[in-house]
This record gives sequence, structure tokens and C-alpha cells, in this order.
Amino acid sequence: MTPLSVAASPARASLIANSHLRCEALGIDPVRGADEALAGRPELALALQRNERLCSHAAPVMEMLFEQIVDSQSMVLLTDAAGTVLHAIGDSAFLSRAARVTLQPGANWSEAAQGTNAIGTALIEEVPTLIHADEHYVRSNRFLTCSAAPILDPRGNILGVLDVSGDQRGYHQHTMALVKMSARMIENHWLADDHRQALRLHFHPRPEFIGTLVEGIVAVSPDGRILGANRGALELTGLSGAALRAHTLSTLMGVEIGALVDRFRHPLGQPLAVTLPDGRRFHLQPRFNWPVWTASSLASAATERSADATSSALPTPLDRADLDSPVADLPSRPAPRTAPSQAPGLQALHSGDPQIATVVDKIRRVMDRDIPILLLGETGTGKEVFARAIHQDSRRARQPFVAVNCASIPETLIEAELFGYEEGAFTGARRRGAVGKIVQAHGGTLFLDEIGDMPLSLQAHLLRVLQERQVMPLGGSRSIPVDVSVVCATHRNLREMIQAQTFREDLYYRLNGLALKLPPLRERSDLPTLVERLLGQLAPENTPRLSGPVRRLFQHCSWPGNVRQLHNVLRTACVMAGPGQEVLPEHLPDDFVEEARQAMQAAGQRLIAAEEPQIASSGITPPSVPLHALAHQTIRQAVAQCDGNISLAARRLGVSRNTVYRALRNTSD
Ligand SMILES: Nc1ncnc2c1ncn2[C@@H]1O[C@H](COP(=O)(O)OP(=O)(O)OP(=O)(O)O)[C@@H](O)[C@H]1O
Repeated sequence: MTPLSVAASPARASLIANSHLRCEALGIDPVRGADEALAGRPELALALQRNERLCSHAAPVMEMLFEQIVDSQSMVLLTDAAGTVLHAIGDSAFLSRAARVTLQPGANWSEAAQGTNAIGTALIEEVPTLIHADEHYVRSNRFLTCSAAPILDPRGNILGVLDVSGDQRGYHQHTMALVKMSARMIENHWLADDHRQALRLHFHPRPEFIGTLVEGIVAVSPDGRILGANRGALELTGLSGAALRAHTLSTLMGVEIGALVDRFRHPLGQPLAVTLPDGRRFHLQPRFNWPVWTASSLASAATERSADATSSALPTPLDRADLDSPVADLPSRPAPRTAPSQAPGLQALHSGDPQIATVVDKIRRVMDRDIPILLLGETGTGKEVFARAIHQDSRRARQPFVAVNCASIPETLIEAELFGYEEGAFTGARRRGAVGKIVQAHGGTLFLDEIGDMPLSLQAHLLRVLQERQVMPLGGSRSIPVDVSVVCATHRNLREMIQAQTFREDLYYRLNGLALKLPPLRERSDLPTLVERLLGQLAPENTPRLSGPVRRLFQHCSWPGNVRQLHNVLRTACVMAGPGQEVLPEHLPDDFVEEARQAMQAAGQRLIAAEEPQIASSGITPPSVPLHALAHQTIRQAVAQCDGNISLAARRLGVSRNTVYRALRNTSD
């Protein structure tokens, strides 16, 4: 094959120059290269186990890609998000040349390990990257030409990199296009797998492009929320993943979900023309799983939606339900890397309250110093939001953030969930073995939510793992080294638990490098700023604003559910008021207005009669049983009404799943 010249562009030149500067700053020797050794077999086995899902989606695509480049002195490689090569296929003669520069499974091709190279530089720049011949920083790699494209999950997190590397004399300009298309194919498989039960809308400005690799795809829940999108959808709509997920089908495309499902009952229906709010026009064709998309599921979803509307960039109950799905629980699922668009950093949580400012300041001082952080506070005060922000701002941000809710996992399963188990340790569905959450968090952050609910019997095991930094899976004989930063949270008083001998003192001191209390919302002075931000996230375009009476109700509410409750109330308000409208008391949930009105009356204030919503006239007699018992009873009733579906019950009640689990456990009421 005749070598072709590599197209030079200012953008590519500056990308390479920046990468070379980074290599200089890292002190990489261009002659000797970096000292990075090839990982041993156990490490590679672990990386393969952690990325099993990525490998299974990528393998057929890699085979197909290799068929296109066969006999061209080159190879196809797949790496994980850290640049470790997981899988390689290629011409045998070239494979042995590549092995001389450790371009083989188990080797790390991050920039820090190999200097400027397509895989490592694509991971840093997060764009498809071509590095040709002398552009490689390390001399021994200069016989190569490499085209790499990052592979992203539907929320924009990097899963890994697909790369074609070959002899630089065989460079072909089409290789990069092939790699990009193949990476997209893997991403589309991933999206379809993540949202097997969701409605998927395939769209493009030209109907003949639907079904090709340039189409956009969005996954939609039965109540019309956008759950995820492929890269094509982001490019075609011009919206970020977070902005897309803040939409519903009707706010984005002006179509109601029921009408759409009805229209496409016939599988050969013609594509539907839709217009986005900014005037872009598309043709769309849905794909969905008929048994799941029955009229009744749509009807119940619609009922739910009236109380639980649009989603936000922050994790919503629906995101959590999605994460809790069997697909998401697959042990091989790599934990998401937190992308800037997905979780706010600490700065974004700063909204003018002095107590929050102190918390943020203290966290920044201990950040990246291997000091475990313990977050305390009432339910809904944002402990998990803070944990994600800590991870996002840490040097581990590109690695996994893995959250384990010790209250929601049955006691009998926590051990297997946390520590993993070897093949054969169990029978039945769990026969195959699984990587535990601690190993999944390797390199990143492990968030142990509701640590006070960790069974006493497991506390010693957890302490040993944290001290020795090694995990022994159940039924296993080999320990796995782990490096995790630990953030814990609880609403319980751990000191009292230590006295009652239900929490180990040694574990408490191991977890409590810095304990921080998040203030309840009623004590925060930044309510107006918080409201403004949340409204902006919930309805980025045409943000509604609060009327005077609603602002007064908000000021007097005691917010027992804290920021979670505020978020839920505003979400309902946005839908009820409509885009860009003023939020009036009648747009708020009745029970909330009732509660806030009583608080106002107690404070000697009244809403002006004209402003009072109808509910204001209902009288309430004080209950004859303790309030917490009533609350638990209500929760149990809601769970029964939702046929045991905890997420649904929590969503309907506007409380966290933890609160529901706690109420269920507390059978003494
Ligand atoms: N600072 C914040 N900015 C925006 N939204 C927030 C903030 N803090 C909390 N929220 C909202 O409140 C919800 C609950 O937050 P989070 O799960 O972090 O609370 P928590 O204290 O961990 O609650 P629990 O103890 O019940 O698990 C989030 O999903 C988000 O919608």
C-alpha cells in the first residue's frame, strides 16, 4: 500500500504540542521511554473482569474492524478507561513487532506511561485522536501510526478506547473514520443494552439515515423522561447529555408518549416528523419492547408523572431506579466515571450559606490526602451529592465512583455485594462469581451510604479490608489489592451506637478522618439561591419563577425532607405551572401547602384569602399516636399499594428509599 501523507491541521498540531508539553512536565524520557512495566496476569485478569461488559460489546465490532484492515501490518486494540490494553487482534507478524514496544494486553498506554500516543492522548482530550510516526513522544514508538476513539456510555462517561495501530508506512486516511464508526457502534449497543426495556427513538434530519451510524438515539421511560442518549443525539440536537436528560419527550419533541406509542402500534409505520424547541426538524422511528409497553404501564406512568415530573442533571429517583435495575447490577458493569456535566463539583454546591461554605472549605483541605470523610446529616441534606462532588474534584475523578447503600441491601447479601465472590461460592443465579463493589471502586472512590446500618458481623471484615487494602472474595483463595478513597455517610449517631455496642469503635475511627455535618435546609440561609439553581436545572429554558405567596410558604416550611423535598416540590411546580410561568400555591402538592400553611399559622401569619388554595379550609385534628409511628404506618401502606416496589413508593411519598427501608425495618410501631 502506498503511504499517504497525514493531513495537518492547526487543531491537531496544537493537540500534539500540548501533549508533548505534558510529557515534558511528567519527565518522560523520549529515548528510554517511561518505566511502566507490563502488568502481570492477575492484574490483567482483574481488568478484564472489571470490564467484562465492555469487552463483550466490543469483541464482535473489533472482529469486524479487523476484517477491514487485515493484511495491512496493523492491529485493533481495546483499552479500559485507564488505558490498560484489554484485548488485541492483528496480523501475527505485526503483533510480534508490537509486543516489542509492549503494545499488547496488560500494558498501559496512558500518556503518563507511554508519552504522546493515540490511546493515552484520546483519553485525556476525550476526542478521536490520530498520532502518526514522529508525533509519538517516545522514540521507540515512532514506527507506529495509531488512530483511537474514546468509547462513551449514554451519560458521557468514558468506558475505554478503541484503537487501530499499524506500521506508519501503511497509514491510510480512512482508518480514523472506521475507528470512529466502530466506537459509535459499541456505544449504540451499550445504550440499547442499558435501556432494553425503554422506548428508544431513532432520529435524523433525513429519514433515509435512520438506522445508520449517524442517527441519534434517545431512550425514553414510560412516563416520557429522556433517560440516555447516544453521541449522535447530542450532535444532532446540539444539547449536552445532562440538558437532554432534563427534558421529557413532549418538551423536547412536542410529542406525547401515549400518542407516539399509538401511532407506531403498526411496526411498519412511516417515520414521524418532529420539531425541537429551537426549530431543528427530525424524522423519528421508535423501537420498543411491546410486552413492556402496554397501555396500562403507560397509564400508571402518567399518573406518577403528575406528581413526579421532569428530571434534572442531578441523580433523580428515576436515575436511581434505573441504576438499581438488574442490568445495572451486573457485576461486570464498570462504575461510571463522573463527568463534569453529570455531577457538580464542590464549587457548585456553594450557594452562599456559611455552614455549607465551612464544610466545603474543610473538605478542600483534606482532599487527596487519604483522609476518610464521614458525612453526617438528616435525610435529603445532600450527603450523596457531596460525596459525588468530593470525587469529582479529587484526582480520582476519572476513576469509578461506587456507591453502596448499606441500608437497602439485605443483610445476607451485603457481604457478597461488597467483597465479591468467586465462581462456585454460591449456587443458582449467583453461581458464576462476581466482582465486589470495593474492587469495582479500585482507583476511585467508595461511598458507603448509611454506614450505621452495616451489620455488626461485617464491620470487622470491612475494617480489615480498609486496613490491609486487600479484598478476599467469598470462597476465594487469593486477595486482590485495592486502592480506594472512602467517603461514608449516616443520619445515625455513631457515638451512641458505639455505646450501645452496635457499631465498632475501631471502625468508627478508621472511617472518621474528618466528620462533617450537613445542615438541615431549615437552618440554611441560601434557600432563594438554591431554589433558583434547582429551577434552572429542572427547566433550563423558560425557567418558571416563584410568586410572592409561594416564596412565603417556602420560608415558613420546616422542610423535613430537606433539599430532596425542595427538589421534588419544585419539580412538580415546574410541570404544573408550565414553561416560563409564575408558580402559584395551587401548583404545589396539596400536602406540602397544608404543612407550610400550618407552620405559617403557628408563626402568627396568614396567606391573604385570595391567595389561599382550596385545601386551606380543611381542618386537621392532632393525631392520637406518635407522629413517627404515623409516618411509618403511612410508608408501609404506600409500599403495599405499590406492590412492594420501594422506589415507586419512595417517589410517591417524596422521601428517600432509605427512609422507606428504615420504616419497614422498624416493625415495633
Ligand atoms: N446541594 C444540592 N443541590 C441540588 N440538589 C441537591 C443538593 N443536595 C441535595 N439535592 C437533591 O436532594 C436529593 C437527595 O440528596 P442526597 O441523596 O445526596 O441526600 P442524602 O443526605 O444522601 O439523603 P439520604 O440520607 O436520605 O440518603 C438529590 O437527589 C438532589 O435532588
